[in-house]
Amino acid sequence: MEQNMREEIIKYDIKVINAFKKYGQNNVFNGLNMSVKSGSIYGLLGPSGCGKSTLLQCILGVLPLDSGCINLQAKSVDDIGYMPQDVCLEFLLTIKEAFGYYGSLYRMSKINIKNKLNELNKFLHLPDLNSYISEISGGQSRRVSLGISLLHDPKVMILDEPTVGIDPLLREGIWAEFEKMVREQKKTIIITTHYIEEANKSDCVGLIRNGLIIEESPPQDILVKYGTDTLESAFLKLCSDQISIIKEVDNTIQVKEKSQPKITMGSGNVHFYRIKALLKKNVRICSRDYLLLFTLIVIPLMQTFNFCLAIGVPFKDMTVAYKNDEINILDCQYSNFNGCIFDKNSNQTMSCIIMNYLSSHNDYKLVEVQDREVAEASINHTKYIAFLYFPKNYTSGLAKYINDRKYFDLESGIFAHITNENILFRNQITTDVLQSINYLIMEALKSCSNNPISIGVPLEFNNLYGKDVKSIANGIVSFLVAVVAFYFPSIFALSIMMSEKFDGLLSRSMFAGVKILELIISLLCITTVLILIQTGFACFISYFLFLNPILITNGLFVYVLLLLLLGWIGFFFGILTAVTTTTKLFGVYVVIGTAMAQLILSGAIWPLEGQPQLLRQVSKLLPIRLGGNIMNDIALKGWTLDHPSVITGTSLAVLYTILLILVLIILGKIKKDLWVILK
Ligand SMILES: Nc1ncnc2c1ncn2[C@@H]1O[C@H](COP(=O)(O)OP(=O)(O)OP(=O)(O)O)[C@@H](O)[C@H]1O
Repeated sequence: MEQNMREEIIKYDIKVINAFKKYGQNNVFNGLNMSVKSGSIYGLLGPSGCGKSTLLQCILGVLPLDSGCINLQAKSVDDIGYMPQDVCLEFLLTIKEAFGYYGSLYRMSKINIKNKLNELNKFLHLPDLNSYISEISGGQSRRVSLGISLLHDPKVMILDEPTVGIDPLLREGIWAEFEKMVREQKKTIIITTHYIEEANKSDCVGLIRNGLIIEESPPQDILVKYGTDTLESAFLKLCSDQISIIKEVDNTIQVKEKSQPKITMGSGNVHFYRIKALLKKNVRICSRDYLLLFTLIVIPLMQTFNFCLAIGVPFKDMTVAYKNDEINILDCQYSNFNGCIFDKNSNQTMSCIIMNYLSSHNDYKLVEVQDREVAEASINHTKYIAFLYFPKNYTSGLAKYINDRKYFDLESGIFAHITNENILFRNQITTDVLQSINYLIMEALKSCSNNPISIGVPLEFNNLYGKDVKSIANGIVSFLVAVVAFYFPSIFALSIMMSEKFDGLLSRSMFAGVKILELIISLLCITTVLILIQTGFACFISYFLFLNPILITNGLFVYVLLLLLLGWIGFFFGILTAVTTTTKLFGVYVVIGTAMAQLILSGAIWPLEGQPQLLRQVSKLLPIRLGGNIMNDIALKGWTLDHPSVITGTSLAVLYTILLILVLIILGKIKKDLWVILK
């Protein structure tokens, strides 16, 4: 009765009742009870791994209990200041900027942040406020971390080992400040610590062992109760009574009832001021991460230049061996090409025309060889891409071929041995030799006043569309732009989200009220600007510097829309990869592998028409293929949004974006540790 009355008078800011929690088979709490009085310092002690951090996170509502109740007297995140065990701060911010960021999350004015920072600095002795967090020591970063937890003047402070790595003198000062806050401002503080002498200064000490708080009293009471001079010897005595404690544990009945605070990391409204703070922070971080900037800006630029300089450009300096028994090539310049080759007295050497054609049109390096067999054999050693042999009677043979084919002897024609190592080399030399012969026959017929058309094929080729397409590159450059649009945003999202998750940045921001959606919106804004910059450069280089053909129609609006959609698909894919993979490296492998597979299957390297039916159907639906193909049609065929294929493709791209968002939402509901590491 008396006990109950006392309970009613004393106010508790935190009460944990019959808490059970396990990780797999590892029981961390076995019916743990804990009471933290308002306006007091509670020192939570216990051996490493006994569950101190787990308890704090259960109190904050981050980790779910298996059963039990936790009551935390706080109306909003503003009432709580949490300092995690790890530093969890953005290394690329200065101390001042980090305080500014968290201050703006708590809606503090600039002047308020400045004043509070000065106040905290007096007892935390922070280093130069303009130093980057990456440049300060471990102990200094912990003091910054502590300062950030106290910045918004919270009512309840939950501090996980705030004084680790801090020198004894500073520790004294920090504890004095804690005591002052409790006495003068009626704050409530829970501190976990390994330093038992520190716990002496608490109003109440709780000792965790075997999943229970085995002692919870003011330090003086503990000393009296166990008849010792120090807390350390009291605890040693307590621990020697472990067997009875374990018996107690075994007898504890687990109640299935469960209730926990929901104010931190919970759902809530999206606020613009937090998006603005996140935007400012992330822009700062990105602009200082030179490696990321290099990857996001310079690499796409370089790759576009590389593509334009290296793909689809006619081959140069290919070495072609020849043996000309008709004429010494040096004498070609003195050759007479006047008159008709059908004249019996004609002394023309038409092989010169082919040789001149090849050397002048395509930068072939013509190398004369003395021995036909040696030249033919050397093709196998990739020394020459082709060997051309002109027999002694080439011109007279040609005259017979044109005039009366039944007298033509195959032995008097050109012998061409062409490498098969690269089909493109083979096609180019074959086309060039055929064109040179065609040219030669036309010239020969003209010189004999015959109608050149008489020997031509009755066929006329015309362009259906894309009359400006002159090379392979012209027809696939949109795929390159599509790759840039998809790949780099996914790398960006992956790298930022991985840091947010694995470095504990997001969870720390969430303790200050940030919602996942707010972070995603802020990152999406930065990504959109990045997509426009990256693809803007890629388009400028491809279409304006290297003059790949593009039709100026109102379809270009859809082209830009598709670039944005591809970038957003890449962005959400990067986010999904970041939250579902366990290491940055693995995430990078997934993103690179996916982009590479899409590029291979996109039809840019080899048309989809060559793929097996089933694979082709899959390839058609891959984002890079889908976007790149429509962008190609817009650029070369002038298609606009009223074309059914453009409507279907664009709708599919919108659908992919929505699908990825849905997958993230569903996964977030199923997997509790999708966005933050729960530990
Ligand atoms: N995410 C997790 N998955 C599985 N086991 C975990 C996880 N996090 C913690 N544990 C285990 O739970 C127990 C309690 O861990 P916790 O970090 O709460 O201990 P602690 O008392 O804070 O330790 P320390 O003083 O060393 O920080 C440990 O045995 C730990 O191995």
